[in-house]
Amino acid sequence: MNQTEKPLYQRILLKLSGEALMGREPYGIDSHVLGEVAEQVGEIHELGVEVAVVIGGGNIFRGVSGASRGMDRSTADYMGMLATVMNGLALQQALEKVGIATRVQSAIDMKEVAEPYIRRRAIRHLEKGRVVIFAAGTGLPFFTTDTTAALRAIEIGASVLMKATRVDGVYPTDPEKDPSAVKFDRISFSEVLQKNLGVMDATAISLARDQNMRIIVFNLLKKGNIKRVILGDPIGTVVEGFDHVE
Ligand SMILES: Nc1ncnc2c1ncn2[C@@H]1O[C@H](COP(=O)(O)OP(=O)(O)OP(=O)(O)O)[C@@H](O)[C@H]1O
Ligand SMILES: O=c1ccn([C@@H]2O[C@H](COP(=O)(O)O)[C@@H](O)[C@H]2O)c(=O)[nH]1
Repeated sequence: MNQTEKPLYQRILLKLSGEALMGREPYGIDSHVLGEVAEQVGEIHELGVEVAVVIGGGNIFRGVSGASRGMDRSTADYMGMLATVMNGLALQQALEKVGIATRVQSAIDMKEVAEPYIRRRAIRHLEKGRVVIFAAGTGLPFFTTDTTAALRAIEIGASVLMKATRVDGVYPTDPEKDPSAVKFDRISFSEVLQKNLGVMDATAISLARDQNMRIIVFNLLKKGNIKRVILGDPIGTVVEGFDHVE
């Protein structure tokens, strides 16, 4: 480890967008992107950062789209949660290929493929230097993996929730639809809620606000970005509770 590289955060919850893992593929996982993500995680693991990951499922299945095609919403959501397990297992393989010890913990019991989610056990794995991948979301329909990420970050006592996605941060409008939108460097939880910004769902933001869990939204697809956030480079958008401070 380079002695001058001092991580700003000791334990983090990294939310990986399922959609970002598609890379140039129309669906599923681009193995090249997955390999690069594993390398990025390796870079911060080397700095001694304890890393827990929540992975989305949007590259495979989302409950709302199933429901819009006439499926029962709860069933569709369970399918979405199972999609996150597939992504979790793929990420586990990619991390182990670069020599990182991992454990997958699932919020839905499936003991043949993953440990059950047990908070204290997850913390113990982190202390031992294993990357813990939380799969199957909260285990409950009508939620998202962003909400799972906020919840798990709080439960394990992470110092920050790092939302790694396909865009550079939080914008006044969706930058994928409005390329002229200018990114916020910093924004409060309340403003994200008031302006109804679509980068994360309101449940996730409210939970983070209630527990004062700082969120950093940044682009996963730019090499080295995870490490840059850890070292305190001012990239992305910081979402935090400064409403009453300024
Ligand atoms: N105001 C906004 N600022 C930034 N991004 C926004 C905004 N509104 C909508 N978005 C969209 O939100 C997306 C970020 O969410 P992301 O892809 O990580 O979603 P997710 O639902 O968590 O993903 P997945 O389900 O694939 O894990 C971006 O791709 C962006 O297009
Ligand atoms: O707690 C949860 C988490 C997720 N789901 C379902 O899974 C899909 C995929 O998750 P994303 O956050 O969209 O990546 C989601 O659309 C839900 O259908 C869930 O029900 N509960």
